[in-house]
Order: sequence, then structure tokens, then C-alpha cells
Amino acid sequence: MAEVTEVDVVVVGMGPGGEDAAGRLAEAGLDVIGVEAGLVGGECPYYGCIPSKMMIRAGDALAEGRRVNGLAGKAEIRASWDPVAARLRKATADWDDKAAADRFTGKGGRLVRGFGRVSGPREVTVGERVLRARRGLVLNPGTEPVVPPIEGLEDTPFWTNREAVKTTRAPESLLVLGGGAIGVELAQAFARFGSRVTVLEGGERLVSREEPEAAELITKVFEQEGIAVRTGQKVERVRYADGRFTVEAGGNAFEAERFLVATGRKTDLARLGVGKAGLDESARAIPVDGRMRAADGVWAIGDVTGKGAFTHVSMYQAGIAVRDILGEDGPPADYRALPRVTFTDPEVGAVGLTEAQARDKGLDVRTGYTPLSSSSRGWIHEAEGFIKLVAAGDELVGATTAGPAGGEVMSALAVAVHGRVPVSSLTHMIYAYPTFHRAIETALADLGKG
Ligand SMILES: Cc1cc2nc3c(=O)[nH]c(=O)nc-3n(C[C@H](O)[C@H](O)[C@H](O)COP(=O)(O)OP(=O)(O)OC[C@H]3O[C@@H](n4cnc5c(N)ncnc54)[C@H](O)[C@@H]3O)c2cc1C
Ligand SMILES: NC(=O)c1ccc[n+]([C@@H]2O[C@H](COP(=O)([O-])OP(=O)(O)OC[C@H]3O[C@@H](n4cnc5c(N)ncnc54)[C@H](O)[C@@H]3O)[C@@H](O)[C@H]2O)c1
Repeated sequence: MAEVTEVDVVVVGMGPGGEDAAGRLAEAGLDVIGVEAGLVGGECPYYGCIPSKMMIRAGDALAEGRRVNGLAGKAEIRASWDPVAARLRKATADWDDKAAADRFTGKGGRLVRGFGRVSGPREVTVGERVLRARRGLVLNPGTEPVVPPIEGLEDTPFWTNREAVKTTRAPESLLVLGGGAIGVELAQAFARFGSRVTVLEGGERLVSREEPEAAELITKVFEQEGIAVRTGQKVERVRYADGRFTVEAGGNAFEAERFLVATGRKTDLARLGVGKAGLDESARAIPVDGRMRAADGVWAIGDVTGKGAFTHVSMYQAGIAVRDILGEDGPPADYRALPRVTFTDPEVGAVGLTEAQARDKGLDVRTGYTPLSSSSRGWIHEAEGFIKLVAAGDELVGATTAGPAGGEVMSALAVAVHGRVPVSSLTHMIYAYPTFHRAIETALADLGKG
């Protein structure tokens, strides 16, 4: 006989959003079970944001050190991956989630380890255990790396982000398949530690979700740093022999010690069993309304909702779902000012719509653009980058800020998009001199010409 446990809420998947929602609901006095098949905290702290940004921080320190030459004297930099690997091991507690699990149970929640399958409208089964939720289920299963069906690939020891962040040394050479956020961030981080890196992108450009100017900039900087970028690549075959990968694409053969596959993410809704809750198991995402409701007594949050695979989206949605479950008021989800940052150097911050997305929506679009080099701070820093604004009427609907601390510069424009600050008002603001964000004023002047 299966063991049946009744609670208020069952949270399936304890990624950033799930962990946050489960903890907050437990703190509010609800009887909550969190179900986790892997590590409490999900991809972000163990295999995603945090480890990758620690690698990038270390690589950036090397690059900044090398900039001493020509700016401030002579620096000889000897890169070593050892401190990076040690810091990563420490940050992840050697990929152990005890602290996160204790944090959750300390809030009054109960943790059930194992893979949860939805087995009824408000029911989840984990192994032999049936969990019934009076108020409902919160689904936060996240995503897994996509592994494209390329001949030979499955039989090789290729990396996804999960193996890449666990490496104890930077490989001598690295092929990166996919020039999206993961591909470009990790490509540059490893290259700065001396790996000879080639990025193979299937599409026409890198970071295709962002403005084409961002792709041009990253490609140019990568080539300056010795990272080869090959776009329009269709990989036909992968082989691994004598410690080396050979990747065949369009008549060329690329060779390297390591092969990182970073070609997007997927979620398996059939395995999760969402059909039992009345949801489409063949879909790529779980559609949700503004309160994160997917069906009666079912909320979904995080990557699985398809609203942006970012930790801040997962956490934002968790807050909304928690409010709805607790019967509290609050505004519905609004992704108009969705911010994102690609942590390359130069860093690419972006908010809202790209120019192409705004045009696709039929908006009457104007754009403003300025290279960072024409600003005083950009010139002082010899910085690569730009600011691009996308406006419709007297409202900014999107912006991209590429350059040193591009993600931080973006925050000013995120406030403008979120708060619908009129362009005419932004134009008459005082921008501190000489800052990177002062280039916003120049981009606004360019917008005014359009
Ligand atoms: C290399 C990399 C770098 C990234 N960098 C950034 C960044 O800088 N900034 C940013 O905002 N985002 C970044 N992301 C994205 C970010 O990691 C995700 O958006 C974030 O983790 C939110 O995902 P989630 O809440 O949907 O769940 P996830 O983090 O994917 O967690 C889902 C959890 O659910 C568990 N699970 C799944 N199914 C079940 C089941 N049926 N039963 C029990 N448990 C289950 C999984 O084991 C997992 O622990 C990065 C991702 C990667 C891979
Ligand atoms: N800084 C950040 O916030 C950050 C960093 C990393 C990841 N993430 C999140 O994680 C998600 C997943 O990242 P990702 O980089 O894996 O996915 P992605 O969808 O951003 O990029 C995947 C890239 O791989 C290419 N591709 C797909 N199949 C291919 C093939 N067979 N051959 C060659 N190229 C192929 C695509 O054209 C695309 O450019 C991102 O979309 C983002 O939401 C965020």
C-alpha cells in the first residue's frame, strides 16, 4: 500500500523559484512539502549562474591585469585554474545541498527527495509515496541541457554546463557548440585561462536573442582575444579518440580536447506527468496566467513557463504564486521590462524589447544609438560598447547597454521602461559626468533625430 501524506501545498522542483516559494509558504504557516530529485536550489547555485559568474569574475581579473600593460606599467600574468576550482568547490559545498535543505526545513517545510510525478489534479507521487495537496501544486521543474541528435555525440564524454563548472583545469583547447548566453560566457572565461576556443554556432550570429549590434560586438572582441567564431555551422558528426574530439561540420573538421554543448534547454512534461493535471504533455512550456495559474490548483514557475530562463524570472514568479496561494492582492505578472545580462566582457545588459521584436509587434519604432567610445568615460577606458534605445511614441520599450558594467548601466533604463518614464522627461535629466551611463543622454539625442 502506498503511503499517503496530505499537506497544503506540494512544490515539485526546488530551483530558485521553487525553493523560495516553498520556504515562504512554510513561513506563512502552511504545511508544505518540497520535492527535489537533485539539489535543493536547482541549476543556478550549483551549475548555472553562480559558478559561471565565478569563472567569469576570475577571467575578468586576468583580463584587467593584462590591461596594466599600456595603461599603468608592466604586468606579467600567470593564470591558474586552481583557485577557481577551489572557490567553486567551496561555493557549492562540493555540490552538496545540505545548507539549502536545512534552510528550508528550518522554515517548517518538509523535504522529500526523489523524482515527483504528477499523479492527479492535486497529487504527486514520489516512488511509493503519494503526496496530496489541499491547496494545490507548484511546479518548478526547470530545464535540462538540450543534446542535439548529432551522429556519434552520445558516445563521447562531451560537456554540458554541468561538467564545465566542475572541471579542475582549463582545457588546452575547447570547442563550444552554441553561441547563446552559456556558450559565449563560458567560451570567454576559458579562453582567458589560456584555452584555445572555437565557438560553433548554427545560426547566423551569436546571442541571437539580443540586438544584432551585441552579436557584432562580442564577435569582434572574441576575435581580438583569439576566440574563433564560426556561424552557420551544421555539425554532422562527432568523434572522440585518444583524448581528442573531432567535430565535422560543412566539410571542415574541428579538433579540441573538450567539447561543450550549449544549445539551449528543454523540459520533459510527459515525464513530469502534467497530463494528470489536465495540461498538455507535448508542449515545450507550461502556459500560465498573470497569477502563475496553469490549471485549477496548479501553479507553474521558472524556466518551465517559457517567460525567460532567468533566476530573476523564477523568483519574481514565485512571489506572485505565493501571494495568489495565500490569497493576497498584488499586480499580475508583467514582463514588459524583463531585464537580462550576458556576462561577457564587454557585458551586455538589455531590457524589454529588441528593435526587431518591437517592429514585429507593429509598433511605430524609433531607435537611438551611440558607441561608448564617443563618451568621455568610454574614451578614458578605451572601452568597447554601445547604448541602443528602442522607443515607440514617447515611451522606451527596450534598451541595450553593452560595455564595462553594462548590466549595471542597464538598470537605469529598466526603471525607465518599467515606470514608463516619458522619453521627453529622460531627455531633460542630468547624467553625471563622466560616467558610462551618461552615454544614455547621447543615445537619447540620437533617438530625437529619428
Ligand atoms: C550555465 C548557466 C548560467 C546561467 N546564468 C544565469 C545568470 O547569470 N542569470 C540568470 O538569471 N540565470 C542564469 N541561468 C539560468 C538559471 O539557472 C535558471 O533560469 C534558474 O535556475 C531558474 O530555473 P528554475 O527555477 O526554473 O529551476 P531549476 O534551477 O532548473 O531547478 C529545477 C529543479 O527541479 C528539480 N526537478 C525537476 N523535475 C523534478 C521532479 N519531477 N521532481 C523533483 N524534482 C525535480 C531539478 O532537479 C532542479 O533542482 C543560467 C543557467 C545556466 C545553465
Ligand atoms: N547571463 C545569463 O542570464 C544567462 C547565462 C547563461 C544561460 N542563461 C539562460 O539559460 C538559457 C540557455 O542557455 P543556452 O546558451 O544553452 O541557450 P540559448 O538558447 O540562449 O542559445 C543556444 C544557441 O545554440 C544554438 N544552437 C542550437 N542548436 C545548435 C546546433 N545543433 N548546432 C549549433 N548551434 C546550435 C542556437 O542557435 C543558439 O544560438 C538562456 O537562454 C538563458 O535564458 C542565462
